[in-house]
Amino acid sequence: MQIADFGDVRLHFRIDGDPDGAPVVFSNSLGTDMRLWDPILPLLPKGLKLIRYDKRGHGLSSTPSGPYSMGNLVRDVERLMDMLEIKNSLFVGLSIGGMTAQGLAVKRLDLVRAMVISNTGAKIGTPAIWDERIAAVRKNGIEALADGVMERWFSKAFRATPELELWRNMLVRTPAEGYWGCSAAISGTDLYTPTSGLRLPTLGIAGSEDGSTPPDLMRETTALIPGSQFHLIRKAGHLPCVEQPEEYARVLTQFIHDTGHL
Ligand SMILES: O=C(O)CC1=CCC(=O)O1
Repeated sequence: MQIADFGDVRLHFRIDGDPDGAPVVFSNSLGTDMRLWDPILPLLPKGLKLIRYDKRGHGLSSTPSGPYSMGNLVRDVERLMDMLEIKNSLFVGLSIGGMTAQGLAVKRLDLVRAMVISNTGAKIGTPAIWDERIAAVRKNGIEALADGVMERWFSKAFRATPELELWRNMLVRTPAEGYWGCSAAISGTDLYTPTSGLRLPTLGIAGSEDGSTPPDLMRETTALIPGSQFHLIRKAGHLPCVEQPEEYARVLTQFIHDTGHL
């Protein structure tokens, strides 16, 4: 457990694996913390330096006053990577983390040599949808929308398992201001033009039952980057690294090898 103090925000981060290994940075989704990656980390090959962090307003990081912008989220991980002297990473971002990946690659290609954009989009939803969600969370808290979120995060089969409660707990224990602050960042983000200009090895991953960022959005976003690969994980919703960790880790491992990262 480590903390990086950048003045306006303190980020909780953690490094696993080989301290001298090839860096892989993970950025998680709205309403989750770095434990999102727990199911896949033990399945990845040795020789990787695995860097995780809780974005602002999530997990054990601090919660600055909202709203936040995508610029804030990109700047946070940029500062973390500069502090840790990590360059040429393979950056894995899921949902808002996938937007952060795109934004970071646009701004600092020296930090990202290849990226996995998972269950995300160049643009997610519409400002009207996000404004409604922000207002609802500010008025009633996260609990009031948690069941709806679970339906988008997970397939019906997974929702019938006892593990659902753990992920629901993670969501509802997210600070409300962190949640709506990051929702505002998503609302204000449209990366279609900047992402179209990116030229780096990219893998897009979608979940067949993703109710937040459906496969077609993922296909469209991945196709913005020439030469990119796309993989659809079946029997999974918005968090396929949780529902289908073996397949997620296998596809990620293949990409790590394909890109010569290991
Ligand atoms: O809550 C959702 O709908 C899922 C989600 C959208 C953006 C993100 O990071 O998570």
